[in-house]
Amino acid sequence: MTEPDIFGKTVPILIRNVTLNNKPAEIYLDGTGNISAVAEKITDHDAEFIIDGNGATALPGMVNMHTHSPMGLLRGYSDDMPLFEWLSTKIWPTEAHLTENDIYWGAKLACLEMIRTGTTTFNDMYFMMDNVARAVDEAGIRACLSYCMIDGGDHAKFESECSVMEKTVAALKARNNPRIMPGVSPHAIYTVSEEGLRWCAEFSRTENIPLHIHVDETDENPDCIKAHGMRVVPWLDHCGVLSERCIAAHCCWLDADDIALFAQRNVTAVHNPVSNMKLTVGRALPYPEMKAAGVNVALGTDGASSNNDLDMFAEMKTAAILQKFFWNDPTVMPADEALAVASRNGAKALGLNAGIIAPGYLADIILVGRNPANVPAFNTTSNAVYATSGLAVDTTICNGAVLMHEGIIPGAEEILKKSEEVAFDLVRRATA
Ligand SMILES: C[C@H]1O[C@@H](n2cnc3c(N)ncnc32)[C@H](O)[C@@H]1O
Ligand SMILES: [Zn+2]
Repeated sequence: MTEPDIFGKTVPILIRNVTLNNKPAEIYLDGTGNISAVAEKITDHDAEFIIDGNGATALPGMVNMHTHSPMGLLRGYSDDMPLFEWLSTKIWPTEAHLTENDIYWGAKLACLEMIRTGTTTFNDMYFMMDNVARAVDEAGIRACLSYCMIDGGDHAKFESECSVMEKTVAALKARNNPRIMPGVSPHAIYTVSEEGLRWCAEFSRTENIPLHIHVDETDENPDCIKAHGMRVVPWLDHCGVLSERCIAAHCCWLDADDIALFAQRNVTAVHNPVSNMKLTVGRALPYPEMKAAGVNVALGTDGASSNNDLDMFAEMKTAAILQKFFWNDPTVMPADEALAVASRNGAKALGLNAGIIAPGYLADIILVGRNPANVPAFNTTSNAVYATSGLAVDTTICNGAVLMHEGIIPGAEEILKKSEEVAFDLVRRATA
């Protein structure tokens, strides 16, 4: 039985009887939010709670590096369309009706789904982000939150967007919550002007915070060459966007020169295989070439209206099998790389000491209980990547606090009920 007091507190916790990297292990969290010991047996401890894994597999919490958390409200609202038609006829007209309350409940639903499926950190791009921050704060998860700038080449809009961006970053910083990091997000080159891109790049540099942008999801190069005389990646570089703070989602259409520039500037590329296949963007992120060039590649689900879930286990498996299939080579992205792409590579891009279960790392840990899809345990990483659904996660710990145990997340029912009501009401208003 779950002790009700176990939830939400960063206190000393001993995790017993788990398998870590195919070996029996115990893990001690000393109540600071960090992992303080990993050993076969830990006897010297002051644990307030002991979690018996009953043979569960311990994994680092998943790091979802590209999503739009409130978009869960539009899950299943509009499917089976091409990207631009989907955005311009269905998504953007509905988003025009979003209220702060909608954003809050949409983000609550996303946090619930992520905790349920083993994600402990997400990198989010959306609007009215202080409402997302409130949801993140309450849920106990970790996130980098960015306001999405869209100026459409209009100078007056550019100025008002900059002001919203500054206010958002200031509000997120004022929360003083170590789990909440601010970022900046120019949406994409086709929605943000040169002055917008330049301003975001400079703001990200002076604030020293991540810059999160959509890059080459569909082939943006022909239009970019027509408008600016160069491909998308050199254009972004020309605008000052490419740096070690840059987190570029999708990156399906990068060529060898683009990849070399990403490597030189230390940009992180985020693979979004499910969304890319569903929207049929035409090409898979060139992972083999990126790996050879030393580009940091992370993983994301994209929003739950193009995925349609936030399960990073499904995403890991899809990434690994899409990469093999698209590049016609079964040795591409083996299981241990898929797990790194889904956890520590994202953590690294956000400057977090996470994604690895070892002393000194953040206590962001998940447990996958024994279930029919992880027996036999010849290789727990293989089982995690190729056989496990996120719903098989039964314990999620973030910053040393238990957010889910034995599949239980306090308050889950209310979130399901409220977010369902809010979603139907949003669509009713938007289609009235
Ligand atoms: C943050 C902004 O990005 C939009 N958005 C959601 N999914 C995608 C996608 N696959 N490509 C581009 N933009 C997207 C959201 O609908 C919102 O307008
Ligand atoms: Zn996106």
